[in-house]
Amino acid sequence: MASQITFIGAGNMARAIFGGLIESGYPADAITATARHQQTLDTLAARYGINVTTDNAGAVADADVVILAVKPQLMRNVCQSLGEALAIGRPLIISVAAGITVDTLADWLDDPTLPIVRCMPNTPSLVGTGASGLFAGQQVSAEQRELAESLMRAVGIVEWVEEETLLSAVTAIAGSAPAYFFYMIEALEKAGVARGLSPDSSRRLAIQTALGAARMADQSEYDPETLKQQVMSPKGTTERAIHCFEQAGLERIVDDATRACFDRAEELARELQQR
Ligand SMILES: NC(=O)C1=CN([C@@H]2O[C@H](COP(=O)(O)OP(=O)(O)OC[C@H]3O[C@@H](n4cnc5c(N)ncnc54)[C@H](O)[C@@H]3O)[C@@H](O)[C@H]2O)C=CC1
Ligand SMILES: O=C(O)[C@@H]1CCC=N1
Repeated sequence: MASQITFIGAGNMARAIFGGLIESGYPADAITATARHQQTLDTLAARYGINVTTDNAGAVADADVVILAVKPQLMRNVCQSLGEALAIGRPLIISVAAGITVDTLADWLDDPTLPIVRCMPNTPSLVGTGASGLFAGQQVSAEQRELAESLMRAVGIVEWVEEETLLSAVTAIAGSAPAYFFYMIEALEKAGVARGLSPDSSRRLAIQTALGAARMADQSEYDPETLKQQVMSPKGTTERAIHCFEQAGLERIVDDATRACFDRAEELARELQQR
């Protein structure tokens, strides 16, 4: 029988995970989601066929897995209101919040013995191509590790990290990174329009090219650098474009942006712990 999963918070990330799970064949009636507003929940129940409630404590009572998916700034209050209910069923707790450490979560839940996995997922989980980092707290059993992994593997690839701070690195190159690629698609679309294409046509070409490049990088026997070289004819058009990116310092920009993302994840942890 499928594990009963409760999502506390039914926003962008929770929807991407339960939407992806349902798409992969996970039974919708084994999934419960909570939110503050009944109207949001009614829409989700109609669309996905999941169970919904505004009662967080009630929703975790019979759960095998509880996925904490509220904003980091709201997590302390949510944890403090769930502590007692979690102590009864002792489900596996998976937090997807950026930054907040296992120790901080255990502190807020007021129980150092609860099994907590931290997960840094990303929104392409919705279409089965997510990329998640997982870190297991000390109370997590081997079966619970497998359970967390199998849930996230149903919506994409999974990488375990053995040092918790590496989840901030996962945030920088996967959790936040779909936005970087959307940004690139946005920029390509605008550039296509500037070169005379219609907005629709430019968007279709940019999206399909991103999809094609990602699929090739995934499936090809060659590494990304070789695939790049295969597009770059000597003295041809691509060489000029890549030269332009290099002159503008694209690699340094990517390094700076991912460092800023990493630092923010670490900063969030400190900020929220101190409050
Ligand atoms: N959006 C993303 O791409 C990613 C988000 N995350 C993490 O996921 C978490 C959620 O982020 P998003 O889904 O983007 O935010 P969101 O704002 O879209 O969703 C949060 C949901 O929590 C609900 N909520 C707030 N207080 C609540 C309460 N007391 N009880 C029940 N529900 C409550 C809100 O109504 C909202 O629907 C964050 O901690 C974030 O760090 C992690 C990886 C990627
Ligand atoms: O921007 C954020 O804080 C969240 C965490 C990773 C992606 N979105």
